[in-house]
Amino acid sequence: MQHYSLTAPAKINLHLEIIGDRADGYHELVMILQGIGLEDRIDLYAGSTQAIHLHCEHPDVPLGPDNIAYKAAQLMCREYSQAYAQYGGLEITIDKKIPVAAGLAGGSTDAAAVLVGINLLWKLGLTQPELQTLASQLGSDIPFCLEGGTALALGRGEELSPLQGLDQATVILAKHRNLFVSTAWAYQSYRQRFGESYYQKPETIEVGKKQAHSADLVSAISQQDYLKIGQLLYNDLEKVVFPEYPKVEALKSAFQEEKEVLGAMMSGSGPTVFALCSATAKAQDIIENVRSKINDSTVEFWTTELTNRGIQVKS
Ligand SMILES: C[C@](O)(CO)[C@H](O)COP(=O)(O)OP(=O)(O)OC[C@H]1O[C@@H](n2ccc(N)nc2=O)[C@H](O)[C@@H]1O
Ligand SMILES: Nc1ncnc2c1ncn2[C@@H]1O[C@H](COP(=O)(O)OP(=O)(O)OP(=O)(O)O)[C@@H](O)[C@H]1O
Repeated sequence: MQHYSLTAPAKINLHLEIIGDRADGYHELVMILQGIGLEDRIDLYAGSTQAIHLHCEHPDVPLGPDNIAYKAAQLMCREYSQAYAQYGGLEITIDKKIPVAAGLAGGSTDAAAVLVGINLLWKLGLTQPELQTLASQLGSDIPFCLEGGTALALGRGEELSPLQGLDQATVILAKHRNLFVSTAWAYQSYRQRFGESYYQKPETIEVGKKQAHSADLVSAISQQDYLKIGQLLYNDLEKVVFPEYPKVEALKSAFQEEKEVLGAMMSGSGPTVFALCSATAKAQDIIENVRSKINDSTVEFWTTELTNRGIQVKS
């Protein structure tokens, strides 16, 4: 049976700024997205039946059409129905290592890997821009997940400009085990509370075609100045998630007190908090200090690194 095995990295948001609402109900964003070393593994087989089957042992991951990776496979079957008929159905296995509903684009990166894998499995020869068009129909984070690395993302998050890659830093992730934040809720709450100030933000500097104050961070990235990058981390969604979930803010503060932490921030719509540290930092010591300060046994930690790797085909 034809088979491809791929790895799919998670992302963090070094910058997430909401600059307006859009006619399609989404929000106009200026983001800087960054791939990290924590990865899911996706196995894809051309099956013998005319159906899509998805397997995953993680209890919080849906196995049917609610799974975004399943939706990616459905889209490919619709768009390339001849190849689908020729190669038969699809067996998809997800080995889930990325925390679920955590603001780390876990589902989005699985979906990106499925697009890449089916392109190979069915020998479609789709180019990266063609895959990008499919990805942006499925979700706002999926185009970035297809590319990986470091990128400025505008529009809904799908208008990407690559930035100089960052791979010389350790990242510690921390998340309360039973805490999940809905992305739709976070954006909706932001609109209700801050919508009127969208176009009145101070310190605006031109970035590409849009106005935003991420320019200093873009320049720190081009200079590979990790100290400055740590100081310039920014996320508008903290303004709605922190008041609702104060323990997420407490986690961020605990990291910020650590001498070896360059900066700490909530990723995406949360609730994961990440701490950026130098590549030589003693991550385990930082984790132990934070663990004892917050004294909450439901907090889980992961240590990883910034990476330029996107979706990779392993076999
Ligand atoms: C929070 C982030 O992860 C940061 O990278 C993304 O902005 C969200 O990316 P995503 O989960 O791929 O988002 P989608 O699946 O496209 O949308 C989920 C929900 O988030 C809201 N949403 C998302 C992106 C955007 N630019 N504006 C929005 O308002 C919408 O309510 C949408 O219903
Ligand atoms: N392949 C998948 N992996 C994980 N969750 C999935 C997947 N497909 C669908 N889901 C569902 O989507 C919800 C969001 O999960 P996901 O891990 O993608 O969130 P996220 O990391 O916050 O996403 P983002 O950062 O893109 O907003 C979960 O509650 C889960 O039930």
